[in-house]
Amino acid sequence: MDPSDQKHFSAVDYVIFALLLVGSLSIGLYYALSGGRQRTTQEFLMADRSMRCLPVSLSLIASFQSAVAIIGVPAEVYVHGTQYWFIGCAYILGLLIPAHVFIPVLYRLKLSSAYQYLELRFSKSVRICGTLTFIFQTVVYMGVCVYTPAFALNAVTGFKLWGVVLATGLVCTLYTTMGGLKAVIWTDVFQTLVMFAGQLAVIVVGVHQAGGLSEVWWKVWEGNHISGLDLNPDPTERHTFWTLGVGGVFLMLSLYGVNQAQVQRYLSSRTEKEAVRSCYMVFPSLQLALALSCVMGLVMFARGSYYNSAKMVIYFVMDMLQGLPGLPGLFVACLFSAALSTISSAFNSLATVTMEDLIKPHFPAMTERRATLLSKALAVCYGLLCLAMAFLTHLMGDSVLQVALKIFGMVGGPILGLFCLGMFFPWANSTGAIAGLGAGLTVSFWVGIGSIVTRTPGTRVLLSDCRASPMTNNTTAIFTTAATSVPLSRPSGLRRFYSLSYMWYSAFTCFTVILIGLVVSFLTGPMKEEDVTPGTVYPLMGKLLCFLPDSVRQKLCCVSTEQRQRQQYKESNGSTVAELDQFSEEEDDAFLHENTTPFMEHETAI
Ligand SMILES: CC(C)(CO)[C@@H](O)C(=O)NCCC(=O)O
Ligand code: NA
Repeated sequence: MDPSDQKHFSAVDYVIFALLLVGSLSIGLYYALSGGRQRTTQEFLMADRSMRCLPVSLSLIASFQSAVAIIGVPAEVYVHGTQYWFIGCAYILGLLIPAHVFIPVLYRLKLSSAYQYLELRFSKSVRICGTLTFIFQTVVYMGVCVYTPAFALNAVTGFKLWGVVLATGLVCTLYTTMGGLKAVIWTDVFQTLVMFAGQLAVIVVGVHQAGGLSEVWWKVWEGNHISGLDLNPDPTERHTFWTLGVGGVFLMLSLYGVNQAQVQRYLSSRTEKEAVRSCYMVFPSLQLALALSCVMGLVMFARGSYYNSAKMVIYFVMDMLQGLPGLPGLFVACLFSAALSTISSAFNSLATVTMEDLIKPHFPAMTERRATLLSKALAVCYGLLCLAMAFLTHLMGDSVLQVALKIFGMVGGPILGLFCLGMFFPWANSTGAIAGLGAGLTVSFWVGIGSIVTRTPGTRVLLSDCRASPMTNNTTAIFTTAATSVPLSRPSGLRRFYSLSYMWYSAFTCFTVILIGLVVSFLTGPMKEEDVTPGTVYPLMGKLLCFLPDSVRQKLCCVSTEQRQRQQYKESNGSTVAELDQFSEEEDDAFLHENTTPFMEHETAI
């Protein structure tokens, strides 16, 4: 065993870490042996559509809160101050819009995959393009998620890097394959609680060692680490209120509105109301997660201002927790909880879309038994693929938080654009959708790759500087590149385009898809209202322009879909059409009035 292992890890620590793995595996085993024993895809991929809002909401947070956030956000705050915290403002609209726009449309269509929507609204080929884009996004993101905790631990404790990567991948594949979505959701609950506990423990010990809360506050204030509201409108400024608070809304929409991992959880809820409620419940917990990560960065700054920025989060934590048996183990468990919960969501959602979108349509006669077996095999294959992706991440040298958020923006943004095009613009046709998606992906890779290629020389200086010091070389590269990518002089032309803040990627690519999608649709003959599948369009314009008189709205071609659906509902008493009457104002109002429990009133107030 590596001597540095022993320095940081006592027997208690190993026990705590083992408990996390055993706990997760037991939950997987429990759902493999109880209920329907995972013999149908309905159970394996959709949790029998029987989930309640509390586990779903904790699982929703876990999906995109990985070790990247646990390590990357404190590192960001330690280096740059609290500006990143303003992303919390984006959570308001970033969760209200999914709850009241995306969930109603997607839930009522009784989908099993989010991308099935694209076929209902456009065509089979749009669905396949959407699915492939999602698979690409998730596989790349998964690599970062597996790699980050393994890398960080290896840098400080001497845990073997590839051993950790393998262990994470194996445990995760095992419980995901055994227990299906139910196991994924309930392990998420358990792991989210461990994650909060670990972060809280580090903060409490850190504050204590730094000499108390007032001391921490004083040091942080003196060190100029509390950032004010930065209202600089420059879109190339990395983090400002606009990039985080407005650009962040689009990032949140791409994650909480249309990402399969989340949509699958909404769809697994027993009722639509439970799904909406779980989305509301994400708000306080996500704020808590953000606050814990930011405060941890501040505590690091207050307690360890003698650290240079290279000896980052893990080193700080391990150093601080030395001599407190159990706590290093709890923190490592916290890191792995964050990672496992994200990777398991990725496995399960990947298995779902591959099955539902790519395989099932071609083999309609496949038996349920076969399909479930195949879904499990898919989960295993993606597990192996994720190990390969971890190796790719190993070759990239960027701040992990930045890498993750860039992937969300570059690939998630165009997918968001595709759904918005379909939901809000009844004229958009299938050709427009494909052209729009292509254009969106093109500009996103153009700006994304451009930003890497034209990185300012300052970055390289720092990287080569730290290579000189053996202890810190890679750690600096991976956690603090962001610090130096601020150019010395204002770039011009294409360079200025390349330096667009990555927080704008989602919004920028989403609007590109919509714009090109609409232009191409009008050129190739816009979709006729009566050809659009009922229930796939949300009358956004009609609702936004509700202050205008009805006649004007009708002229602007905004309310006709809504009215037609209402009319259809009145003409027919059949339940299928009743389900499609999802846009009537009366029902929305009824929905609000029905929820008069104290809890919902409180939640609605946010
Ligand atoms: C997705 C957000 C922005 C939501 O707050 C946050 O969880 C985050 O910064 N995540 C980073 C990516 C990750 O943790 O894998
Ligand atoms: Na997670």
